[in-house]
Amino acid sequence: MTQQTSVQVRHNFETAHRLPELGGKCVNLHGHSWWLEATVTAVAGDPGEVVCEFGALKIALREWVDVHLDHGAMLGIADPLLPTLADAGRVFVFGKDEPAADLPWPTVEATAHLLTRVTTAIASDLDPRLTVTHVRVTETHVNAAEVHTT
Ligand SMILES: Nc1nc2c(c(=O)[nH]1)N=C([C@H](O)[C@H](O)COP(=O)(O)OP(=O)(O)OP(=O)(O)O)CN2
Repeated sequence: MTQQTSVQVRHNFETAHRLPELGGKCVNLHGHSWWLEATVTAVAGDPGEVVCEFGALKIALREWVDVHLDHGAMLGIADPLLPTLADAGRVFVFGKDEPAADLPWPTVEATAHLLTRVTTAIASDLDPRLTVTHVRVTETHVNAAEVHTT
C-alpha cells in the first residue's frame, strides 16, 4: 500500500481584477480579498518524515504572491485598460507574464492555475520529490476554484 503525506499552507492577497470577456458586473475593475490554499505531498515518504518545512515554503510563496499580486491588479493582455494602468503600479498581465502567458484572463480558475504553477516551482526547488496535489483559490466568501493534480 502506498501512503502519501500532505501539508497545507495558506496565504491571502488583496488584488483587483477585471473580466471584460464575461460581461455583466465583472467588466468593472473590482477588488477581492483572495485566499490561496496549497497542498504539497510527499509520495511514499517515511510516516515520521517532515514533508517540507513550513517556513521555507511560506516564505517563498508569500514573497512571490506579495511581489507580483498583492495590492495590485490582474488584467488580461487584451484588456483595453492595460495601456492606462500598466505604468500606474503593480499589474500582473495574464496572457503575457510568466507563468500565466497561456492564460488570457484573470478568472479565479486561471488564478488557481497560475498559483499551482508558482507553488510547483517553489516546492520543486525545496525538494524535487514533492508534488503540489491541490490548490484552492478563493475570490469571495462563496466563489472559489480548485486545481487537482494526480
Ligand atoms: N467562472 C467564473 N465566473 C465568474 C468569475 C470567475 O473568475 N470565474 N468572476 C466573477 C467576478 O470576479 C465577480 O466579482 C464575482 O461574481 P459574482 O459571484 O457573480 O458576484 P458577487 O461576488 O457579488 O456574488 P453574490 O453571491 O451575488 O453576492 C464573476 N463570475
